[in-house]
Amino acid sequence: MIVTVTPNTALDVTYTVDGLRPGGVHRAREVRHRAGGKGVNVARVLRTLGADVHAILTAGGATGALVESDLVAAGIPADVVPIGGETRRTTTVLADDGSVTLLNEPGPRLTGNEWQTLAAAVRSRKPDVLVCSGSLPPGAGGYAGLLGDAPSILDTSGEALIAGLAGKPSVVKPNADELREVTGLRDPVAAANELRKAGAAAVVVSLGPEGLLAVTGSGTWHAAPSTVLTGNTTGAGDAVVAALALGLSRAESWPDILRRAVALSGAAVLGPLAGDVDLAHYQVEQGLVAVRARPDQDTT
Ligand SMILES: O=P(O)(O)OC[C@@]1(O)O[C@H](CO)[C@@H](O)[C@@H]1O
Repeated sequence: MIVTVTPNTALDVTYTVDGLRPGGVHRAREVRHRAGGKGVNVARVLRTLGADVHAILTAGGATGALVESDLVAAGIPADVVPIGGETRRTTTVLADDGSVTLLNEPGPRLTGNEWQTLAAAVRSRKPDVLVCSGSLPPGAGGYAGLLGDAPSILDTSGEALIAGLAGKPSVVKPNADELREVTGLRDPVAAANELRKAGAAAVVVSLGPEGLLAVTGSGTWHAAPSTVLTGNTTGAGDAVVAALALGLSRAESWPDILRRAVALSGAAVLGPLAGDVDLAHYQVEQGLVAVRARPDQDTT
């Protein structure tokens, strides 16, 4: 079973507007609400693909109740850790010029007991692959304490990413900006190798429309999509993580994992909300993704 962990659950609120102007008044044409947070999105994608997945998340207050009922409606099996605080909301604004703007709340403070309950839930599920995703709310313990012996993927940023490397994740998946921020290095291969030296077995970097770069113990690859897509990019990284989790659970080769990941990422851009994937695109694109070994690999 693939288990996803979302310590900082969110109710994702997605607005569609004609245009976005700082300081302006905006009348939304459409507003949609959905259970979110990165691990929840990963679980939703895996569920759509028919994988054996279980989500573990926190939820509190009226917003937490909305998240829980949305998960039930979507048929996503979950352990929900009740918390005293109110689950956060994150806001995505889709504008007609194609821009995607996010406003993410920090999330409610977790108590020590709440964090321990979350950690106990992770242990008792005995995952075949563990996915730890998203920001940590105030008061949370580190991801390193959740990562065990099972293959694992860590998708977070900043301090949470650096501290999580102590748990020796199988894969970390920063985007290019997050990678530069934590290493101070502009070259993504050099930066990825820094994270490998600090504890990650492999690093998969999202390069946006340019695809994915994977720096692993068995080689370095670049995987490029066949075409650049426009749409809702929120959740595209979570679709990549879903593909990585599936690949690890099936012990697939890196080129196969990357083909699936790039195709699923594009399928997520075409989906209306984070966690949605366009399965028709996914199936066709898998055969079109170009995966090339990079000669400048450094597997030390
Ligand atoms: O604040 P975090 O935890 O980094 O990201 C949260 C978030 O923006 O990420 C998902 C998209 O990847 C959304 O569903 C969610 O609300």
